[in-house]
Amino acid sequence: MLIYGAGGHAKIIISLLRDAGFEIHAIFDDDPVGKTCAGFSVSNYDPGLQSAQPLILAIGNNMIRKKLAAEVSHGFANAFHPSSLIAPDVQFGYGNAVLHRTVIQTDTIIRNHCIVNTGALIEHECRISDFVHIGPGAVLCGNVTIGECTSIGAGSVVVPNVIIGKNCLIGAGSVVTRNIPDGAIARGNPARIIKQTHYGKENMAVSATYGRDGNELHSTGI
Ligand SMILES: CC(=O)SCCNC(=O)CCNC(=O)[C@H](O)C(C)(C)COP(=O)(O)OP(=O)(O)OC[C@H]1O[C@@H](n2cnc3c(N)ncnc32)[C@H](O)[C@@H]1OP(=O)(O)O
Repeated sequence: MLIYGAGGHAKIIISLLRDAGFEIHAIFDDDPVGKTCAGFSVSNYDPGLQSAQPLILAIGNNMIRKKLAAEVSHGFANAFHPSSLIAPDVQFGYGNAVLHRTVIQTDTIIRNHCIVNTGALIEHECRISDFVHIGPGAVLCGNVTIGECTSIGAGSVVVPNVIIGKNCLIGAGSVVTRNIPDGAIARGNPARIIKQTHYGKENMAVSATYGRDGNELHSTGI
């Protein structure tokens, strides 16, 4: 298995892969000089290196995962921690990381390059689009839909049947009781929209803010 990213989230992915019995062949980063990650040396991405090995984007920032997914030529793998409990009919795309002690219930669909972070609970019939991050300990109740590149903050609860749009950021500890439109930043109990963003540059800034406040999970220099 190959890893792209050498920050805090990459350390968690390495722990997951070791627990799941995978061998780690290389760790890539856009700024590798002098870096090590969990005891491994870090190098620039090399499309020709171990080209048959699958790669996982170990970067917490959704926008950066999306950008890199379009650039990387290796195939992508899903990574599941052995302690995760996943109903047999849950459908996954590729490039997803399902971390320690997560629960994903029946008839849920998780598309590509999502992170289901430590201890998150995704209930029945949820629909999770590409590049989503479900934060540590977050709870999605039944039949919740999450749009592309949205982040659900740590410990948040989304009540049943709610639809959260694309490129949204839900603050840590929020309770989302109503649908949230694309590009909104919402927080609190009940969650209220505190900022409505547009796509593009502004949303990249929001994404960077999220990284700063939550956890600096990437180190790709963007
Ligand atoms: C492994 C991992 O760590 S994964 C990382 C997961 N990351 C997260 O869950 C973090 C999600 N991000 C947040 O919750 C952020 O705090 C945000 C996006 C909601 C707000 O960010 P900012 O706009 O930068 O807020 P800022 O820090 O300037 O605080 C502004 C005010 O909002 C309050 N506030 C910030 N976050 C929250 C929150 N989640 N819920 C309620 N109030 C909040 C602050 O206390 C502050 O209040 P004050 O003006 O009365 O002092």
